[in-house]
Amino acid sequence: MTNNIIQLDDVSFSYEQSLALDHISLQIGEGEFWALIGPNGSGKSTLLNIILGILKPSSGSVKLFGDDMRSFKQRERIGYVSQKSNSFNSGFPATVLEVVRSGLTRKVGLFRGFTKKDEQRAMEVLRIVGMERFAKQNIGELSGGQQQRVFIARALAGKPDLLIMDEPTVGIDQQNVASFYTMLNHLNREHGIAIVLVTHEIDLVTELATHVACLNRTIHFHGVQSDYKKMDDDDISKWYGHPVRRVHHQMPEVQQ
Ligand SMILES: Nc1ncnc2c1ncn2[C@@H]1O[C@H](COP(=O)(O)OP(=O)(O)OP(=O)(O)O)[C@@H](O)[C@H]1O
Repeated sequence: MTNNIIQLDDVSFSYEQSLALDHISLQIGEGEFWALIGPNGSGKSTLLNIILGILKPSSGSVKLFGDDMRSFKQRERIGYVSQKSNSFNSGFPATVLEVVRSGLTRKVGLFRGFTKKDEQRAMEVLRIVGMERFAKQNIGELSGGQQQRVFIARALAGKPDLLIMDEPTVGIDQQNVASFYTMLNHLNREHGIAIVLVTHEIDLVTELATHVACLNRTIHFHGVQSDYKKMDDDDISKWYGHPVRRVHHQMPEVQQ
């Protein structure tokens, strides 16, 4: 049996008078790859913010790696890549290597210099995301998709067990989205890193995710990918709020 690394029990959350999450219960196990899908305004980012401890639930409980959220101290076990990471302009004065190394500050502290070992770790994670050859280049000179890979490397630098991403493929073209997801699949399967990914790409990511959660203020479905695929498009459309037709995608070079 896998251990739960995220456990939400009966979590609700309101922004002042407006209920954004309504009695959410969800368990995410180690090494699982979850796609969290739902229409605009369905509470996906709010749910991530609850998991990240940025927002406190109005009611219910959150456990991370078995510890109650309120006493959870192992922040380095969670890597986070936000929606807007990949928007540096070309003049931004930092190299790819510097950006990735800055992901180690939580471990090394702000005022200790970086060691050779830190640099090796940064190069190692750049290799994992296929960006090693860009190490000396300025971050702003890279495409949105390349920048996003660098930010994933940054999130991986501290060796997290869980990677949380909020729509990481916004602004990346379709061809590169497929190879981006293939890279995530590799991270999940070969490196055992659990992934929780918010996305609007209801077809593509569910080819790779091991589990899917469908959210629209409350959870309408959560379970393994094969059960999600068996669901009727009409049933998905009902909770999504508009017609949904899923298309099967053949992913490039998916590791089995
Ligand atoms: N800071 C805030 N103050 C008040 N209401 C908010 C705030 N942030 C989000 N909301 C509301 O909470 C609900 C859920 O928003 P949330 O951003 O979590 O949805 P989402 O599924 O991530 O949306 P999207 O797919 O558009 O990014 C929406 O109705 C939104 O308007």
